[in-house]
Amino acid sequence: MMTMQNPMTEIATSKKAGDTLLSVRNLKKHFPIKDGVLQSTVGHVKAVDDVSFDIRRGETVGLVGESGCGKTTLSQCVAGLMEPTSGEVLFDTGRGGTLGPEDRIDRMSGKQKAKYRRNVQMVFQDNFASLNPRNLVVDIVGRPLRVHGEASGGLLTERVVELLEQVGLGRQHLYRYPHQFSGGQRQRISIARALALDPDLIVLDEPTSALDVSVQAQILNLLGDLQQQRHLAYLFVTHDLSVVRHMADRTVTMYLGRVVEHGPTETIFRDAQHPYTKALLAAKPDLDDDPDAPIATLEGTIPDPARPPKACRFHTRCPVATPDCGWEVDDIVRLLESDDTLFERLSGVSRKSELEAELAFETEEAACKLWEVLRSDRVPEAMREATEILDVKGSKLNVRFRDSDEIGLRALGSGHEAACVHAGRLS
Ligand SMILES: Nc1ncnc2c1ncn2[C@@H]1O[C@H](COP(=O)(O)OP(=O)(O)OP(=O)(O)O)[C@@H](O)[C@H]1O
Repeated sequence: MMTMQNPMTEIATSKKAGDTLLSVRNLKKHFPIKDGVLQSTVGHVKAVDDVSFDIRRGETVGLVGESGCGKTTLSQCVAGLMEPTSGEVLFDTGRGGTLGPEDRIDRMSGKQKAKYRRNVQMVFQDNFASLNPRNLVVDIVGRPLRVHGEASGGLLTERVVELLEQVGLGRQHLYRYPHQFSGGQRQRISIARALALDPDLIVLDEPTSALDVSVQAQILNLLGDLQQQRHLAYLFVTHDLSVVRHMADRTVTMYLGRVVEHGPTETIFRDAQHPYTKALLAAKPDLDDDPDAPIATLEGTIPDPARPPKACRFHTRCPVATPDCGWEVDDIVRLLESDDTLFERLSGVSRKSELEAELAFETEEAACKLWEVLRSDRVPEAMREATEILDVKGSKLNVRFRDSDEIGLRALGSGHEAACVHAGRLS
């Protein structure tokens, strides 16, 4: 006998807490670099480069990393504000079942796409830029309701009042302009607008970074309360680890366009396995469980995302790098770029591959000088060990590095993964 399923039960069962709401798979966003009169493409900034992670219903995922690591680009791709270069963003619009190709946001039917747009909202750090200064609060918060034909006239005003009350504001604020509010109040207005269509996911891009500490705490508490009441999921983008620890169920660490570690927030804070995550935590020693833990220092600046380092992208700054972490010709070029005298005398680099090259200098002396530098403690020991052949012929120096494999995320149990040769061995 055929059993009929109640469509409401079907929707309810397709929206269980903990179910995957959004899935990012192998996402890349590369921005072309244009040059010359003809503005031809001379390279690409690899802002997001093969990133995968999930967000479950009702949970907060914290996305952390230094400025420029790709957090904003990734969150804009998730929110549908930017087209990825490749890869997939899947979103559960209540179709039922596990996420599949039909749930790709770039392949959704018109109706499904409209549901996705309603269900994913964004709150930005700069609320001055995101709130139209010429609009009254009633228009700003009511706009999504009007655009989606949800309410008009007196009903719309009452819905806006309800939303304002949910974020700690009220009817008295309806007919004021954004500049008449403090930064914290403006963020409450942005949150009320994001709530208007009753979304499942809000992408919060540094929502408290511009606020005073006491106001930050109020906004974080508000976001926590709203999450409980409405069963919201958050993608919380921030460079502030104390915020992540307070808010996130799971934490994703990004470095130069890649995820280097992710896992339950408590595990990440207690037992980070990637040296980059450890360095970020050490930069905030007050957050570390063990106040006596050594503070890792990071050398150098973030490399150019247009030519990220090979294998582990962090190897050029890593305090525990090994010869197998991806040393290559570009590491010598970076070294030369940081030494004016040597760099001035470099006349050319002919590469046989990313691992082998001949460096030509103007003088034999300059070639010998580089040879000495490469043998000295001015380069990391791991890089010295990774150099297989090194000879000087006149003003030319030949180098070759040992090859190393791509270092992907390694499973460490209980949803914890880290992309490091030491993962599972670092304490
Ligand atoms: N439209 C664009 N065109 C070219 N490059 C871009 C563009 N947007 C971002 N980038 C570059 O992509 C990289 C990642 O930028 P993104 O803003 O995503 O990083 P972020 O981690 O959010 O940093 P921040 O916290 O400073 O915003 C940076 O090198 C940035 O310069």
